[in-house]
Formats: sequence, structure tokens, C-alpha cells
Amino acid sequence: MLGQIVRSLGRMQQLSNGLKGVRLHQLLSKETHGHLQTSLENTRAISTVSLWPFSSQPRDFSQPNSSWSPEMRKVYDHYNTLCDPDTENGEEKRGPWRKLPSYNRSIKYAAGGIHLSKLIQAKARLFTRNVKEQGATFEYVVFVNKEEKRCVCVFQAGHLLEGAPGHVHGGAIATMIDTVTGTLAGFLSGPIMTANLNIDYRSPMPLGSVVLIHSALDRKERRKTYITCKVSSTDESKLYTEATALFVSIGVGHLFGSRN
Ligand SMILES: CCCCCCCCCCCCCCCC(=O)SCCNC(=O)CCNC(=O)[C@H](O)C(C)(C)COP(=O)(O)OP(=O)(O)OC[C@H]1O[C@@H](n2cnc3c(N)ncnc32)[C@H](O)[C@@H]1OP(=O)(O)O
Repeated sequence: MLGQIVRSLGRMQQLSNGLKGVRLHQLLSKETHGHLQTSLENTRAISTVSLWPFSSQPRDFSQPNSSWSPEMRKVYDHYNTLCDPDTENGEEKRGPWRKLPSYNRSIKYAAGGIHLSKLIQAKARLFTRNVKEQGATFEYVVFVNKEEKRCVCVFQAGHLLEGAPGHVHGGAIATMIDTVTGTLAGFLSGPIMTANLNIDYRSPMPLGSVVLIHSALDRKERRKTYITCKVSSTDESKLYTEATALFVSIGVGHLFGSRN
């Protein structure tokens, strides 16, 4: 219980820190700014008089589950071990790898995002995380290496993703490439949107496959972040797909139709 209280207070702190220094009137339209301001004021008022919000912890969809094949689990364990801290002379040292959590709402769990999430659409759910049946669609986890500006996603393609008989739909592969390259671009550059995605499908991917999606920063130019991507078998002997993607940095107001 105490842990839950501490976590909830931490989230409330994050929420207000996340919005500190943001000049909302510059980012949002007058009406949206008004709504957001009101919700923020309500939150502040409630947080000072009660212990709200003690909502349950968000579910991290990138945790292992019973639908994962032994191969998925083995590759996950390999990268997860890279995230463990090393102990040198009794001191813990963290390496460059991190496992990213994955929620089914894209901005709700970012600092301050609960408000934006409600304003945009309360019922909205992230496309890749909106089927409840475990293993039916997109099972994946992303590990990022900040120093090398790259990430790797372990992806298991479920039976509802069929395109050509027995193989994964090209749109589902594109979805995962957009998700992984977009996650890396967002990690390196902050809020972004996909401007361009070029995909070469090199060989068909059998349904149920576990694959690696490697993404790396190619270059940054002003607001543009260019990412490269390769999808291969887990032993990297078979190349399924190659792609390049361009992400353009946006202000949050862009999502509300503002050009600022
Ligand atoms: C806030 C979010 C946090 C979320 C945390 C969640 C984490 C959960 C992980 C999930 C990760 C999923 C990631 C999916 C991400 C999508 O799938 S987004 C959906 C698909 N994309 C869209 O709908 C975007 C639609 N397009 C647009 O809104 C606008 O065209 C854009 C892309 C924002 C650019 O418009 P703009 O801001 O007016 O930029 P603009 O001044 O025209 O161009 C800026 C520069 O980019 C260049 N450029 C623009 N478009 C292009 C293009 N198509 N080709 C080449 N160059 C271009 C321009 O030439 C210019 O270059 P420079 O002059 O600087 O050399």
C-alpha cells in the first residue's frame, strides 16, 4: 500500500513537472487551452485535498506472457540481460540498454499526458495494443541503446495478421516498422510524426514468426529525424524487410490543428 501511495504521488509530481515551463497558450488553440487549464486546476485542487488519483498501475504490454513462443522468450531474455546493471568494485553501473514499457494509450502515461489523452479522445487506444487476446496480433518489446542511437524490437506475429496465406500482411509489417522507427525517433527527438516511410519487402514472413526489427538513427537535419530499419530472423540469417523513415518534430499543438 505504501509503495502504491509513493508511486501515485510520484506520478502526480511527474504530471506537474511535465507541464512546467510549457507555454500552453502557444501550443494549443484558445478553446483547447481553456479545457486543459480547467482540468489542470481541478487536478491541483483535488491533489491538495485528497489522495487522488490512486488508479491501478498501467499494464505494460511488453512483459512476457503465455502466448510467447520459446524463441520469443529466449531473445527477450537475451536483451533483457543487457539491461541489467554490472557490478564493478562493489558499484552498480548501468549499461546503455533499456527496455521500454508499452501501454495501450499513446500519451496517457507520459507526464501530463492524461489530460491531452482525454482531450484528444478518451476511447482511443494504440493500434498495436488494442486486441485483448494474447498472441493474436502484435506481441513485441522494444529495447533501446541510447549511446548507439539504435533500438531492437523482438516481434512475434499473431494469427490475426495474415496477408498472403500463411504469411504476415504487409500492412502489419509496415505498422511494426512505423512503430519501432517512430519509437526510436521519439526517444531521440521528442514529439514527432511520420512524414515518409519507404519499405522494401525482401521475403515473405511466415505467420507466427519471431523476428528482430533493428532501427538506427541515420541523421538529424533541423526538425527532420531519418531512421533506417531492417527486419530479420532472430539469428539474422534471413532478411525479410528493409525500410527508411523520416520523422518531423512537431509541437503538441500540431495534434490540435495548430501550426505553431
Ligand atoms: C506526440 C506524440 C507522442 C507519442 C508517444 C507515443 C509512443 C508510442 C509509440 C508509437 C510510435 C508510433 C509512431 C507512429 C507515428 C505515426 O504513424 S504518425 C501518423 C502518420 N503521419 C501523419 O499523419 C503525418 C501527417 N503529416 C503532417 O502532419 C505534416 O505533413 C508533418 C509530417 C508534421 C510535416 O508538416 P510540417 O510540420 O508543416 O513540416 P514542414 O515545414 O512541411 O516540413 C519540415 C521539413 O520536413 C520536410 N518534409 C515534410 N514532409 C516530408 C515528406 N513527406 N517527405 C520528405 N520531406 C518532408 C520538409 O521538406 C521540411 O524540410 P526542411 O525545409 O527542414 O529541409
